[in-house]
Amino acid sequence: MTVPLSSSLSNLPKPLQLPIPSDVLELINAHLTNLQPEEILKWAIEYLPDLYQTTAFGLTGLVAIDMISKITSNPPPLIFLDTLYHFQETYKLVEEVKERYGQPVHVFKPEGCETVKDFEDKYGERLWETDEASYDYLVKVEPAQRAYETLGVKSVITGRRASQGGDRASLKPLEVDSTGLLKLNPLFQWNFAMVEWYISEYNVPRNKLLDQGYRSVGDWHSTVKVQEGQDERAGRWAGKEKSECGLHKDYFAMKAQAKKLLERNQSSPAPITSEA
Ligand SMILES: Nc1ncnc2c1ncn2[C@@H]1O[C@H](COP(=O)(O)OS(=O)(=O)O)[C@@H](OP(=O)(O)O)[C@H]1O
Repeated sequence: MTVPLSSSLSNLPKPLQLPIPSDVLELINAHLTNLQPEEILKWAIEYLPDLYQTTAFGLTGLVAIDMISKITSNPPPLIFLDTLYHFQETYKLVEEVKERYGQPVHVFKPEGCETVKDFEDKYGERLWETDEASYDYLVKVEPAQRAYETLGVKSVITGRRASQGGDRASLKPLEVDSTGLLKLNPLFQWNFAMVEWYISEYNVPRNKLLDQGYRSVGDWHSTVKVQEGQDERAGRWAGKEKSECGLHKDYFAMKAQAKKLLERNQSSPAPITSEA
């Protein structure tokens, strides 16, 4: 792109051309930081090329879906990575959202697997315990990359917030990941209470598990309820160092980490039950 730093943002091409030079990205982020989420979303719909929303139908993503429905009648399609290990309540919520908002939901599962049995025949049972990094790669990282390549995605809206802490503490509104994908985080400045308020104020569909003490919901095997006063993400991988599923980490590093398992699996189709 040939836009010099001194140009006003209104001179940027629509859609933006990739790659975005780092000084222009900085300028965009300085601009977006002063906007409300609805305004960030409006800007994104105007400027971001081949825009989709990737969502696990967490509260933040649901807020974005609802806000977008009030901005445009042509919302970015949704991408849902079906790990095969979501709670039934999550699968029900996907159907509810489809019915209420109507945009297409592109579902991507682990490669070559339609069911848990398919996955466990290939990789063994409880892979998340025996080889966590490969599990993350197989159920989230690889399917996401496949989704982006298959659909021609260049930009995605995510439901991450800085108040979720960990790697997200210094989250910016717009990021470029290791593959060049643009990631927009429209609610990066909101906290859990604000998101909860929006969901109840506008009667947005939500995961029924939230009524049972869950706050952040991932796979059933790595999600537990949280106690009053505990951090919103305390129920994800409880008792472990881990705080991310790998989806927002460096794609190439995640792939390299999973390589050993993938190679071993290709040379021997027998189920893997423990990490050598
Ligand atoms: N399964 C799946 N499919 C599609 N997109 C997904 C998935 N898991 C995570 N995400 C994206 O990451 C956002 C944050 O999710 P989480 O806080 O649950 O954390 S984590 O990514 O699982 O570590 C999440 O925000 P929400 O839209 O609020 O769910 C999504 O943008």
